[in-house]
Amino acid sequence: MSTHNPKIRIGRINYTNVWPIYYYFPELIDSNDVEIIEQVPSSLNRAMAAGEIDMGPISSFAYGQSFEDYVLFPDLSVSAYGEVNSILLFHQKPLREIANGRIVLPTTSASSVNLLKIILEKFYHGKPTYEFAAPNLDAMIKDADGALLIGDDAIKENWRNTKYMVSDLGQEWAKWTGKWMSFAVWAIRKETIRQYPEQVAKIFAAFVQSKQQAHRKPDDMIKEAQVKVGGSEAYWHHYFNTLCYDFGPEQWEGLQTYYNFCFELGFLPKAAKIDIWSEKEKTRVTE
Ligand SMILES: C=C(O[C@@H]1C=C(C(=O)O)C=C[C@H]1O)C(=O)O
Repeated sequence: MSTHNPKIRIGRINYTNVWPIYYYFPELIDSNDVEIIEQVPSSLNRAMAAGEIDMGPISSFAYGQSFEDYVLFPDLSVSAYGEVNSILLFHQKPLREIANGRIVLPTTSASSVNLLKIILEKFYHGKPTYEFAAPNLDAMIKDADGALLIGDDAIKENWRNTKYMVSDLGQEWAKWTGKWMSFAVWAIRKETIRQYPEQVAKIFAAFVQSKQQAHRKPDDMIKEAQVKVGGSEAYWHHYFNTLCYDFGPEQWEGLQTYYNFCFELGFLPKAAKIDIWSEKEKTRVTE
């Protein structure tokens, strides 16, 4: 690599859901080339929009808000067809009975917040009131009908929960649409592709390789998840195998449906277009 290039600033979601994509990444890339910035999704969304990071996972909703400035890596996402296990609405009564109720949303999320709005407003024909709060279930649900949690917050509360009904938003989405849902996508600022096309290609290759290696050799990663978060070996096997880290035509179709609903319901000013990076496109963007 050229020593004149600055480090590419790469985001990392601070939830276990992204581990397969990062677990072997440090072994596959020169640490002088990259800097990893770990935050909750909503903070990464903001940092990407402000140009404080160059690439990395963001909420798919945040891509919808700034799609003209970003391109998405293929083959990398946090997606699910049905069950997710970490995007959970905890509620006091069945969904159809709370569709006009009071819902508390986590400040950490963007994709799931709008997914829940689609589910309650479009599919259950409700019009709830929404409030935002830090991700703490007891405090959130105290005076509300439902509270949404994502990532490790959702996983841990689900383990403890004995009181509330739980709906997995991935399952709800698949039930009503029959489609995939992508919660996080790997965005690159167009400016970064223009300035550092070679490094971008190298980073992409390392992420894809890390993902493949984690799929083949998940045991160390799973042991680490047990130590850091808790849970059994079987839980994490199931969790990582249920999530899908690919991003191809089936996931694009599901995500486009989500963007179309977001536009229709007024959550996005435009229905975002999914623009996929490729080695060839490098020329187009660099022109
Ligand atoms: C699958 C998940 O998806 C996450 C949900 C996000 C959102 O709602 O904005 C953003 C990034 C994803 O990592 C999860 O939280 O576990």
